[in-house]
Amino acid sequence: MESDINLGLEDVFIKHTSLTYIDGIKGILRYRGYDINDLVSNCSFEEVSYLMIYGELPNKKQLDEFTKELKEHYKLPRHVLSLISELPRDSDALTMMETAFASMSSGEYSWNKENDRKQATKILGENLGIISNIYRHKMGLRLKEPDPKYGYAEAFLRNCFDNVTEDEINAMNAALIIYIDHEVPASTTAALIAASTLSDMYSCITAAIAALKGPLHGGAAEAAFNQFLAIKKPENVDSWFEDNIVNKNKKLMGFGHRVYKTYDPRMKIFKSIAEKLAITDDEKNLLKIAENLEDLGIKRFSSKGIYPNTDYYSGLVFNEIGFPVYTFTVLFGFSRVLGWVAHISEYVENEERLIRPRAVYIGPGEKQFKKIDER
Ligand SMILES: CC(=O)SCCNC(=O)CCNC(=O)[C@H](O)C(C)(C)COP(=O)(O)OP(=O)(O)OC[C@H]1O[C@@H](n2cnc3c(N)ncnc32)[C@H](O)[C@@H]1OP(=O)(O)O
Ligand SMILES: O=C([O-])CC(=O)C(=O)O
Repeated sequence: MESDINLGLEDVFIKHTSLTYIDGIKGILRYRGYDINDLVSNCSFEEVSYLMIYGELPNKKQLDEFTKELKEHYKLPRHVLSLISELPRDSDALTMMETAFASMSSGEYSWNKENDRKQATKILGENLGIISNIYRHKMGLRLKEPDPKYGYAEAFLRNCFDNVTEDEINAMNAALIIYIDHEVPASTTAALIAASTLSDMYSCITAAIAALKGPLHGGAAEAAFNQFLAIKKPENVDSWFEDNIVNKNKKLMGFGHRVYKTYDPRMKIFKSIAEKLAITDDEKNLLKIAENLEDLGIKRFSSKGIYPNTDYYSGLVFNEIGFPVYTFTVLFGFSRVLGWVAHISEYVENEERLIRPRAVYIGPGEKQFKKIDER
């Protein structure tokens, strides 16, 4: 019976897609045919958003029109800001994101290409206000609307911080592009299950956020970074690894992947940004810890195809930009909203089917029913 189950749906194909291609053996990631390295080096988040939503990279005119439409949605409905501000400040950032998206659910939604593109752009604009204000609320700052004078990454950082540098804006733009999509991980699959019932877009995103939260998926960046903090100094790496990973037979967080059996190409980009932005002694110290731990992890696990994934160095980058550790997962979600929306639109527009798998029953056989006073 057990052989009928594909635990974890490993290597089960659940949809067709023209969005994202992964070669897990060679370590290649492409969005709509373009290598992730080319997109990160040359594009704004807005350009790649257009690519994901419309299928092609935009020309100048298309980008200007798209950016204008996007900026019209930076402003959030009033109830969303008051809802965020009513939540306890120590609520989990992902819980705040779930609440905001759930509160915008339209109840009914008519799925078709034209509506989906408009809705995707609207959601991207709103998302900027939601995530920056989650940060503001958690930091005890007054909530405020993003300034449409700026492009996406810059407007986001300026809505979080008083001062931002060019390097930080570029790093945020890169992080936003890197996390956009990754085919059908757990969170996207959760969104697809909701979409396959013809639920509305906001509800599908809420389902995805719930699945992103855990440390085996989006929560891994925080878990990886917490390892670096716990190690404290580069000279402690060897003993920490021996005591906490080898002797306890524990997983090294930020390592391993269901699809990649080599280096995750996104991890290499995050690593080079983390190196570039490491300026203070604390940042350099954390980077050195991460690099030493990476070497030990590779020595021990690479023969099993376990290598560092995208979440291993992303926390260092977010920390260098100025974000606290408890925001790392929500920053991942900030970017991934686009991937979720692109996948669910593609799924419903192509009329793929209700997702309804089966479970192998292993409970008792038929039992004689007894009324409550006979039990
Ligand atoms: C953006 C992202 O979501 S990327 C993933 C982020 N998650 C993490 O970094 C958390 C740590 N990594 C993991 O837990 C896993 O590698 C996952 C969840 C990412 C992938 O899991 P799966 O494909 O289900 O692999 P599974 O957990 O079954 O592991 C297979 C084997 O590799 C080992 N393994 C997997 N990951 C690790 C790791 N990080 N450290 C040490 N060993 C590991 C397992 O112990 C298992 O060993 P065994 O066969 O001897 O029992
Ligand atoms: O593909 C996965 O399973 C997880 C991942 O790397 C992502 O969602 O970015």
